[in-house]
Amino acid sequence: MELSHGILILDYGSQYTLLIARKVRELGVYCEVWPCNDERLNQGIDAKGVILSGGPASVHVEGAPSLDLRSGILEKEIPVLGVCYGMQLLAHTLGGKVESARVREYGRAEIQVSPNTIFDGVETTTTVWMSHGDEVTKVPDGFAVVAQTHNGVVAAMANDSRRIYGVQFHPEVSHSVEGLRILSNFVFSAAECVADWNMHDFIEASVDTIRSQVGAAGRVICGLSGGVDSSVVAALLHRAIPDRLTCVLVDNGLLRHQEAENVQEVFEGHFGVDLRVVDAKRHFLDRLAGVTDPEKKRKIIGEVFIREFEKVAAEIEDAKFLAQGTLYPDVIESVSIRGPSATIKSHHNVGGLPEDLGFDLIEPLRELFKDEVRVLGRALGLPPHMVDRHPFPGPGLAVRILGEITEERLSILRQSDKIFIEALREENLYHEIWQAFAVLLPVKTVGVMGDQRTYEDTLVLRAVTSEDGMTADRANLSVEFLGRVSDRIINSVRGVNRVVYDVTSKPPGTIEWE
Ligand SMILES: Nc1ncnc2c1ncn2[C@@H]1O[C@H](COP(=O)(O)OP(=O)(O)OP(=O)(O)O)[C@@H](O)[C@H]1O
Ligand SMILES: O=c1[nH]c(=O)c2[nH+]cn([C@@H]3O[C@H](COP(=O)(O)O)[C@@H](O)[C@H]3O)c2[nH]1
Ligand SMILES: NC(=O)CC[C@H](N)C(=O)O
Ligand SMILES: [Mg+2]
Repeated sequence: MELSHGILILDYGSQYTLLIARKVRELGVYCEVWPCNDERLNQGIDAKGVILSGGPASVHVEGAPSLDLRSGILEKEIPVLGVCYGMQLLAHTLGGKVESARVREYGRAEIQVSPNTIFDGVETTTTVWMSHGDEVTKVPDGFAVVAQTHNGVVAAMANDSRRIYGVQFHPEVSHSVEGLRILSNFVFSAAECVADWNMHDFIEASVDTIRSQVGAAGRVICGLSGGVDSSVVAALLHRAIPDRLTCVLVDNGLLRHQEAENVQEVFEGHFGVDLRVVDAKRHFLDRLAGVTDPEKKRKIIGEVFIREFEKVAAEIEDAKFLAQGTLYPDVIESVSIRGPSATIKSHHNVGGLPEDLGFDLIEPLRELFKDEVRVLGRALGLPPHMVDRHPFPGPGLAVRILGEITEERLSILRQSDKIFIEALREENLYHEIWQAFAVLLPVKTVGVMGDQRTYEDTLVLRAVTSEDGMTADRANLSVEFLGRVSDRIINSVRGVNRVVYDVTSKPPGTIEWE
């Protein structure tokens, strides 16, 4: 599939840029994301439409990224949609005015829209998501204000004859109620794209990329956890280079009950992949002994994983590639990539990688979100039990035991987690929830059991709903259900005498506790 049939997204550093891409793909249209100053812009743009993303800068501050006019973007009459910073940039470049807003707007806002191509089918009043501190105070000549907030801020502008549009809000986030419709109007009505892209195209493109990256003789080590992402990566590699793939499951001692055994059985038994299971329990637990800081734990785990992969690679000629199931949320939370964004936590497979990484990385899912990976997994023919599993992080139980990690605490958490997940399955709740697990706190409380005083640890149950892990909400499990799980855990797991339920959403919390 080529860009000449699709949408080019220029990235000005927004947290949400890849969400725009994801929504365009959801509409069945091919798209690419380029940094806003990509050298390829020199050669002009060959796309059906261009979307300018948001970004943290202010257009009137010196050094703020500008609209790259070498691309001929404005002369070529390509339809353009500017989002937030993108709209401000269009206004600024075309002779309008952008100023610091009197009132900054973050989060939910109601806007009034006027009839226009991009608002086709949208109610006159609609809820959108805002995140800005500047505003367009004068739209350029030839433009009409086509949406406003109740205090008169320009929420959208349009020049229908040139097919140039700007929206101050973020249509790409799911909280903007008609966001997908607005993007769809731009993509199909303004840019005249055809919905002819699907995950099968993604599979073909990835297979080609993998083959050219690996070359004719290279061999690949694939970190396989049995989770959704690495299973999908393994399946893609299996298509691309079936005889030059070795999957490695590292038993880091931080896995759940019987996890390594189950993964081994599924992959060796049913898929016939070359799988090596490495017993690295001691290596991980020794390095983690006495460590309590979450970021330190994550960095240690990231490094030890790589050392284990290196040991396997040393036995295989030409194994200089490491494939991982890294997704976009792992990346955006760990490091600042295209634009300036904050480090929330170092995901072991991105921010936790050691500096002296002796591999070239193969990460075909790096720009995708979890639910897209599930669609991809189904397209690759992976069975539902694999594709619909809850995610389980690489650092495993280490980031769910707050404080020091010991064999004893691992055992307590493993037993408790097993009871919780089994109960969710028994009561048909597992698939209504995006991710569920238990967390062990280093907090002792007083209890009474069989007339005896107890003084033991607290266990947290966490269950969230989410679409892509970027935002999440507590799952509304009934108190009765939670009570049953609590009884079972306290009655059968030695060392826990109190169970609590975490009701924090993300943001402000994160899904994991560390
Ligand atoms: N125990 C492990 N052994 C080998 N590789 C691992 C292990 N745990 C994680 N990885 C690697 O790190 C990557 C990121 O882990 P992550 O948990 O995000 O993905 P996953 O386990 O494949 O899927 P899921 O999100 O469903 O758990 C994996 O895709 C895999 O390549
Ligand atoms: O492979 C991984 N390595 C990591 O270091 C890591 N940290 C968090 N997660 C998973 O990512 C999703 C979002 O988690 P947070 O809200 O806690 O950041 C949730 O699904 C988490 O389980 C990780 N996965
Ligand atoms: N989210 C954005 O794109 C913000 C744009 C600009 N920095 C503002 O605050 O208005
Ligand atoms: Mg995992």
